This record gives sequence, C-alpha cells and structure tokens, in this order.
Amino acid sequence: MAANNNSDPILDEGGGGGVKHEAAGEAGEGKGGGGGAAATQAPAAMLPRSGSRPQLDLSGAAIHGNLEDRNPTILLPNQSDDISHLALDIGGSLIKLVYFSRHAEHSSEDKRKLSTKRRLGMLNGGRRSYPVLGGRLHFVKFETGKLNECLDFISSKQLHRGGVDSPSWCSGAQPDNIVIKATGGGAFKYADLFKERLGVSLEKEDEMDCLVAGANFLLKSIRHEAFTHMDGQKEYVQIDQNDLFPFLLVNVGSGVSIIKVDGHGKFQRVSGTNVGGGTYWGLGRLMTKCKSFDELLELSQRGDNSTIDMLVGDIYGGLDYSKIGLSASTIASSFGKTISDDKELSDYRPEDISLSLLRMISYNIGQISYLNALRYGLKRIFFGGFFIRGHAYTMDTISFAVNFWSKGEAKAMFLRHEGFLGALGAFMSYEKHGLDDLRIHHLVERFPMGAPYISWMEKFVQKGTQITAPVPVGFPVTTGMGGFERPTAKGDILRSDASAALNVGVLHLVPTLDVFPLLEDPKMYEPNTIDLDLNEYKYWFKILSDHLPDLVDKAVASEGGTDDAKRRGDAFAHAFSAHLARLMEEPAAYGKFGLANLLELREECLREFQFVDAYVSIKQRENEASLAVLPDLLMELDSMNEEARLLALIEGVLAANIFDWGSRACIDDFDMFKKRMLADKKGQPYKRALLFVDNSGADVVLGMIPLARELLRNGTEVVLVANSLPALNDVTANELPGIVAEAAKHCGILRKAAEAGGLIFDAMAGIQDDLKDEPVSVPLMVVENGCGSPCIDFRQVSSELAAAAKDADLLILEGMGRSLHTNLNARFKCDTLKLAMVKNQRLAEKLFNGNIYDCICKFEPVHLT
Ligand SMILES: Nc1ncnc2c1ncn2[C@@H]1O[C@H](COP(=O)(O)OP(=O)(O)OP(=O)(O)O)[C@@H](O)[C@H]1O
Ligand SMILES: CC(C)(CO)[C@@H](O)C(=O)NCCC(=O)O
Ligand SMILES: [Mn+2]
Repeated sequence: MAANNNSDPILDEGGGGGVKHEAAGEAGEGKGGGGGAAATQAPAAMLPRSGSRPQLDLSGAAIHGNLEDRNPTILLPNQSDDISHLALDIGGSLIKLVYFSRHAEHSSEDKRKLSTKRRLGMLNGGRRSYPVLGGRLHFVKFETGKLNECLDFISSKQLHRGGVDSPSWCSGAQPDNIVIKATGGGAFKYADLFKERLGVSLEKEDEMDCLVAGANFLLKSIRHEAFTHMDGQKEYVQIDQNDLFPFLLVNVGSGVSIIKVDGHGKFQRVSGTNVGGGTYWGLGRLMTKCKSFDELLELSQRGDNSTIDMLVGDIYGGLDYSKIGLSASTIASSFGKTISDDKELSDYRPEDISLSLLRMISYNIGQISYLNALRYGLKRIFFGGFFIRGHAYTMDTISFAVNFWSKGEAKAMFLRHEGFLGALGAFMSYEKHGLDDLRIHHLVERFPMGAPYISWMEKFVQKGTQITAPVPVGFPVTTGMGGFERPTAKGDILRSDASAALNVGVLHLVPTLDVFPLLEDPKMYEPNTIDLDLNEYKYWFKILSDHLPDLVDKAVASEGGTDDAKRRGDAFAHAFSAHLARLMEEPAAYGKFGLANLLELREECLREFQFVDAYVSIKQRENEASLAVLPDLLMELDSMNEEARLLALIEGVLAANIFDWGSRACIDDFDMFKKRMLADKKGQPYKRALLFVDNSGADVVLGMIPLARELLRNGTEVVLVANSLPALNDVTANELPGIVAEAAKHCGILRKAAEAGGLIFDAMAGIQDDLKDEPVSVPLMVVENGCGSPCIDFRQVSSELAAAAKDADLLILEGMGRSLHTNLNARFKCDTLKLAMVKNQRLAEKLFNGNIYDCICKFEPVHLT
C-alpha cells in the first residue's frame, strides 16, 4: 500500500512513515446548501404589496450552483414571487428584529449533478434557470431608547426594501407601499416614526399571538431550544411534539405576561405581573448608577444579599424556623435589613443591591408562575423574555422557586431564543410564509461572528485593544431559601452585543436537507459517539488551539498569501479563538454541542472569512501523486486471487499494512465481510453500495476507488458520497468526477462504470478503447452528502444522497470523522461496513481500550442486528 501523506495535520497525533493519516478527529457537520460566508449580508428582495404576502414555495428546492462556492445556495425553482423578510417586536425596553436574507446567484446545474439526478429519478419535468436562493434568519436587538440606531440599521441594510444589493429581478419596489409586520407596544407608539424615517407602514400583530406563535415554532423546529437550568447545570430537553401542550409560557420582558398555551393559536393570557425585567433594571439603575443592564447583572455576580435582605435567621436569632420548613438562611424579607440600619444608600455595596434585587424579582416571578401553573394543572413552564438574558443565576433562581413551591412537580424550562419569541411570531405571521412547513432537519443554526467583525476588529486593533474573550466572573456569595444555601450557578458570561453571541445563531433554512432514509431509528440517532464532557472539551480545545496557527498559514496560502488574505486569516484566528473561549466557559452556549459541531464550527468560521478551501493545493498535489502510482497498484491487485485482493483492498483503505506497524485491529469483522462478499459470486451481489469517502490523495485514490472498482466488478452499483463543501483535506463531490476520470484512464472497469454513471462525458476521447465488446457496466456515481465538515450527521443530508440511498443495500463509512467520531454506534437498515484507523491515542483507549493506529473494520450485516 502506498504511502499517504495527505494527513490531516490538524488533528493527527501520530504520523509519518508510510502510514496513511486520515483526517483524524476532525468532525463537524457542515450542512451544505446554507453554508458559506455568513459574514456577507445577503441580498434579499421584497416587493412591496399592501395585502397578503406571497408564500415561499419550497417545492423542488435544491442546493444549487458551484458546490465550492462561498455561498452555496438553495434553488427554489418554484419560488416565483418575493418573500417578506423583516419583522419587529418593539417592547418597552428592547426592540427585537428578525429578518430573512437570501443570496441571488445565477449558475447552472453541472452535468454530473444533472445526470446523477436523472439516474436517481430526481428529475421530473423540465426545468429552467431560476434565480438561486439561500435563506437565513437573523436575530438582532436594540434598546428601545435607541430607536434611531435600529432605524439606521434597517436603513443601512435596506431591510425594509429587500436588502442591499437587491438583484435586478427583484427591483421595482414601490417605497411608499412597504408594509412591515410589527408587534409589541412600539408598533403602535412608533408607527408614525417608521413612516417618517423609512417610509414604511407597520402592520400590527397582536403581541400575545406572536409570543405563542414564536414559542411554538421554536419548540417544534429547533432541536436544542428548551433547557432546564438547576444548580448551575444546563440540560437540553427533548421536546416530544405529541406531548407538548398544554404548557405555561411566561414572558419576562419589561413586564411579565403569563400565558396558558393549549395548541397552535390556542391560548389564554391568564395572568401577568408588573414586577419584571423593567423593575430590576429600573430600580437597579437608580440604586447602583449602573450604565447598562449587563453591568448591573454582572455586579450581582459579586454580590452578597445577606447585607440587605432580612433572613429568617436575622429574625429568629440565627435559628431555622423548621416547623414551617424555613432555614435560617432563607430570605424572610427582601431588602428588609435596610430598615433597621442607620445607613444611606451609598453605604451599601452596589453588588449586594443588585443581587438582592435580582433574587427578589426572580423568586417572585418563579412563584407567581408556579401558582398559575397550579391553577391550571400545568407541569411545564417555559420562560422567555430578555430579562432571563441566558444568565445562569437568574435561571437557577427561577427554577429553584418553581421547584421549591411545586415540591418538584412543575418544571421550569428556558428557551435559547428567549427574547425573540414575539419578533419570530410576527415574522411567522406574514401570510403563509412557508416557515411553518419547514421541518427540524431543514434548519441549520450557525454561529458567525457577524459581518462587521473584521471592521470592528480593526477598530479594536487600532485602539490597541484585543478582542476580548468573555470575562469569567466568580460565584456570587448569597444566602438562599429553604436549602438553597449557596446557589452553584457559575458566574455567567455577559458579552457585549457587539460580539454577536446572545447564544443565538443565524438560522439557515435549507429545504433540500433530508433525514437519511436508511437510518434504523432516526428518533434515537445521535451522531456523536462521545459526549463532550468538560474534560473532553478541554482536550479538544487544546488540540484545536494548538493547530490554529498552522491552519491559518494554510488558509492564507490558499488565498495567495495576499495582505487581504493575511488580514482575514488574522480575523479568522481571533474569531475562532473567541468561539473556543466562549464554549470553554459555557459548553452548552450554542445548544448541545458535540465534537461534530465543534469541528464544523471551525470550517464554517473559515468560510465566514472567505477561505473557500484552505487545503486546495495540498489536495491537488496529493491527488496527482496518488494517481501516478495507481496503475501499479491496480496491476498488483489484479494479480491476486479474490480473497487476497479483498484483504489487500480493505487494508489499503485502512492505510498500509497494519501488521507492519505492529498495530492490531481492535474491531475486526473482515472475515464476516469477506464471507458476504464472496457469496456475491454465487449470485447475490449487493445491488448498490454507498461509499462515504474521506480524504483526498491516497485515501480516495488508492483506497476507496480500488474498493469501488472491486464492487463494480462484482456487479454492484457504486455511489461515491463526498462532502458538498471542503473541510480540511476531505475530497469534495465536485472534485471527485475529475479524480475518477483520471483514474479511469488506467482502468476499463472504472471507465465503463464512470461513463454509465455520467461521470465521464467526452473527457475520454482519444483513450484507447480496450473494452469495446464488454457489456454495459453498472454505474459509478458521485453524490454530495450535504455537509461541509469532516463528520456526518445523518439527520441532515442532501436530498441527492437521500435519493441514492433508496436502493442501497451496503454502506461503507470510511475515516475517523464519519465512522468513529460520529456514527460508530449508528445503526442502519442495510449492511454497513465501518472502516477507520484510530489516529488518536486517547480515543483508541477510550473506545476500544486500544492504541493509536489500531484499526476498525466493523461489519454490521442487517440480518444480525
Ligand atoms: N441590553 C439590555 N438593555 C435593557 N434591558 C435588557 C437588556 N438585556 C436584557 N434586558 C432585560 O430585558 C428586559 C426586556 O425584555 P424584553 O425585550 O423581552 O421585553 P420588552 O419587549 O422590551 O418589554 P415588554 O414586552 O414588557 O414591552 C429589560 O427590562 C431588562 O430587564
Ligand atoms: C403590557 C405588556 C403586555 C407589554 O409587553 C407587558 O409589559 C406586561 O405583560 N406587563 C404586565 C402587566 C400585568 O400586570 O399584567
Ligand atoms: Mn415584549
């Protein structure tokens, strides 16, 4: 087996010698289609109209355009009309914006895709060239007091008339006719101002309708939306769609609305309280002179409320009042201690004041919520509104109150999009938007640093300031209520809004994604093999940080090493480091994050800074080197008997002769696989095999392609499944046809099959035809997987792959990313072979009690499972 140097230098621990390094450890789940430079503001279009809004027609949608494009986009062939794209929730304290952006690019289907689709029966009827659309939902907020900033933002992005760079096909807006959906009191209060400043009319939507619609959408469509927060522990809750209603929705904005929700559009506002977020911020500002809400909240983290609150112990001479279940440390009376002291406001620490206030208001809200839940026999209470602010201590306090008063019967849950419920609901209210019809697998959330990142980073640099990673803050010293002696909520990180976060990403709407139809149990499927606990996180953060300089060098080189590329490389490094720091502080900040997500984040971050393909030249070099030795390999293979050849092929895929390396196979089902394969000969070959390929170079050329050739020789159709977008040195679906065509120059079997599969058109002209008389071959095809990461999440794959899977009876997953980090434990409805060399000592020990360079050859025939 030939040497392979196309290692993933990023994560491989060991290496060198003749061992093939495959992309070790790099995972992630780039979902194609929507991916790309989220930094760029997508042009969107809006044709003004007075009455109802047109529907976003997603039928027949497809990922479209050059797969290697920065902004792979979605084709909505039947989307003939325009879509609305901005909605507002103007509250007493904050303005929330939800807006849709899309890209307009024109490109045509390439031949490979068209012929594959034809073969997979995906083309029905003729098609013509349409504008290419990709859609994203963005979430932004402003202080209501700074309404002008909000108007400037809308105006600078031209959100009210379709976005900057509106393509020509959507021009023709009649500015005086533009209508924007808005909810919250400000929709009434500021309607004239919007008309005056932006020339738009606000179409008012009921606030409660919107809150409920937003909450219902999030609970239905976002996988990691709701979570519990108790004793500093955040845990995402799997929402069962069939068992969602009824629930209590408590929106803690300036004031608090308490809504009993019975279904979609079925609800009743059952209560409310005027003691809410405005109360905390208002009183806190008066009493502490804080300049911002976040400053006030941060103060609380260093506070000790026992200097201000009157505790049961203060009244009972240090004793508990155990008869009624109150410990000495329970707050008997918020702020009660200040009555007896001969002190002025200035004698109290602002930190202590802030904490007392926060606890008073949070407990009160928790208690009132519980009472309302009790009133209607509800067990689940979802809390939204920006008072929550993703703040651990606030959530712990509310949860404590709910748990305490309900004696564990009721559960407090929080929503990651907490403050955006109303705005989302207003967005949904555009008549028949289509958003309702999107399913969970159509949505991919990404966490770009935002377009202005480079510019504001440069501002920081000019000022000699580093981009600050979030500042961790310590535990507040507090006393508690009934056993809540010392809340364990970790000091939470409060980030300035400039650094985007809010724990809310950009929601990519990718209607072309599908659940992989061969998953045995999609509901139970979990792509990540290992849960990232804090230790795992630390380990991966170190690896990723250590390799960052090397990656940046490669990325910059891939873009010609220009000054601009260097600048972007720098920005990328800053941004990715900031992500790592953020996640290190709060691993669940972006939802439940596995290794796959972490590694995808890195790829997405590269794309955000317009690094299209950091490994492009490395991949090319390795492909060429491998193709040069392919003829010799094929000759050698052909001189073997079938049994020996199969072993050589599998070993080839697993990279080199494992015995030479003193390695062993920690899972070795080769004999079982061989038995099945040789039985093929007796008339039952696999009908169609999907080969999930990994790296460029030797991995694909000398490993997977020869294996594909063997299957083809046996009469099995082969579909090579490759990434939609580049990730490290992984081969992409766009690159594969060229590689296969080169390989086919040396091999008639490959050539016939590639021709049959539409991979070779006229590239083969002039090649001597030595197989003229052979029968037409089974096809060799290439499909994209919908991902731009080294891992694969089978809940969200391209529709092309889903279609190819329909007739498949063999899956071969290759490489650590796709068969170890993810999917090692995944079960499929057909025979599956998982092949990987474990190039990570820690993983080898953890998963198999093995060693680095051990191999897995895991065969899971379906009749045995
Ligand atoms: N940056 C911020 N500035 C001001 N308040 C903030 C900020 N971040 C969080 N908050 C808190 O969030 C509250 C506002 O939450 P939210 O935006 O959900 O309500 P609202 O819509 O403005 O109010 P209402 O619905 O009662 O009209 C504030 O009162 C404050 O407690
Ligand atoms: C008035 C609203 C609905 C405006 O969002 C909100 O601030 C609120 O619910 N306040 C509480 C009012 C009450 O006491 O029910
Ligand atoms: Mn509100």
